[in-house]
Amino acid sequence: MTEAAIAIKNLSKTYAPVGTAPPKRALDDVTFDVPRGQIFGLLGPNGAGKSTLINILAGLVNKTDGSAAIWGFDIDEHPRNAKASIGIVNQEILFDPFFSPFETLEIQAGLYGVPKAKRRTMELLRAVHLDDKAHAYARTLSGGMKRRLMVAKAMVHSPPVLVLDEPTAGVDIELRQQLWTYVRSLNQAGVTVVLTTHYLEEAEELCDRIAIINNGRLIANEPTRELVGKAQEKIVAVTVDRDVTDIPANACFQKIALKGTRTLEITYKKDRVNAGEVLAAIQGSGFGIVDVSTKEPDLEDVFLSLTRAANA
Ligand SMILES: Nc1ncnc2c1ncn2[C@@H]1O[C@H](COP(=O)(O)OP(=O)(O)OP(=O)(O)O)[C@@H](O)[C@H]1O
Repeated sequence: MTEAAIAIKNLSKTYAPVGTAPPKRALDDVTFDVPRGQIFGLLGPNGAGKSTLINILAGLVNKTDGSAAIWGFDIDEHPRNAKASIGIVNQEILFDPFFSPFETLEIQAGLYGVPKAKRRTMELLRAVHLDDKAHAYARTLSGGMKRRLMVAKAMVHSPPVLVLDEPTAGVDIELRQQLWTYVRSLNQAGVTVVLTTHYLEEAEELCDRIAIINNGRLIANEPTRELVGKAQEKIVAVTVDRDVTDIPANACFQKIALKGTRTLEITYKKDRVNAGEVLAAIQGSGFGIVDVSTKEPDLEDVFLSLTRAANA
């Protein structure tokens, strides 16, 4: 079996009490693997523990319990090799505003001990569309440019694993697309990518596999398609041939709501009934059907139902 890109086992973190606040169990016995070669989504509501997990991998936060290995290197036993195997783009934008993007990458390469002959500074700047800004002060870059510079900075030592913590927060749609195109090309070139994002649509589109953390606990870890396939509720919107004064009821409807005067929005459980039965029930109530549209469940539906169930 190929070794995982990242192997996390029984990982826990309890933050010490701050002032009068009690200790915080930010990660609670989390175990999962990130397979090599994948784009892996680490999702969860605010405060779920994603950044804590990433910061443990980065060596910025000390775990309380459990173990983590990056590219086969345990972070305690082989911290240098583990660190050399991962590039991390944090939520905060961190670099010296007086250095140019070119200098920023050169300094970072120096920190990682990348010999001059092996540096890829201009290649990286071209990849993130910053080659024309190579010698401008970093402080003159726009927010989106700074974020792309952070990605290039994380890649100077050519790590096999790249972790992106909310890389597109506050980045406009076009730049987001450019960033994802670059991330995809890195992945195609063999880099394993782990990303956290609040844009579930992007996660659904990009990620091969998704893990969901809620309140420090792992509540899902599956291939994206299987996870989305778990959504049991479907919605069908039916426009009928006259104004609805009495909303029809039927055992096969999970929920029914009137939108406007003639459109009924029916939620049903796809494992119990099918759309044909729902439509027959509407016709059975004496309505003619003028138009029908259905909405496929997406990652957002699954995410909400899983996190709600975990919180219940
Ligand atoms: N240094 C710290 N001391 C005490 N508690 C902390 C510390 N850092 C984080 N926490 C708490 O640990 C929990 C997990 O935080 P974390 O930042 O890992 O969540 P997150 O999933 O990354 O959230 P977000 O999506 O908002 O970035 C939160 O309740 C947070 O308040």
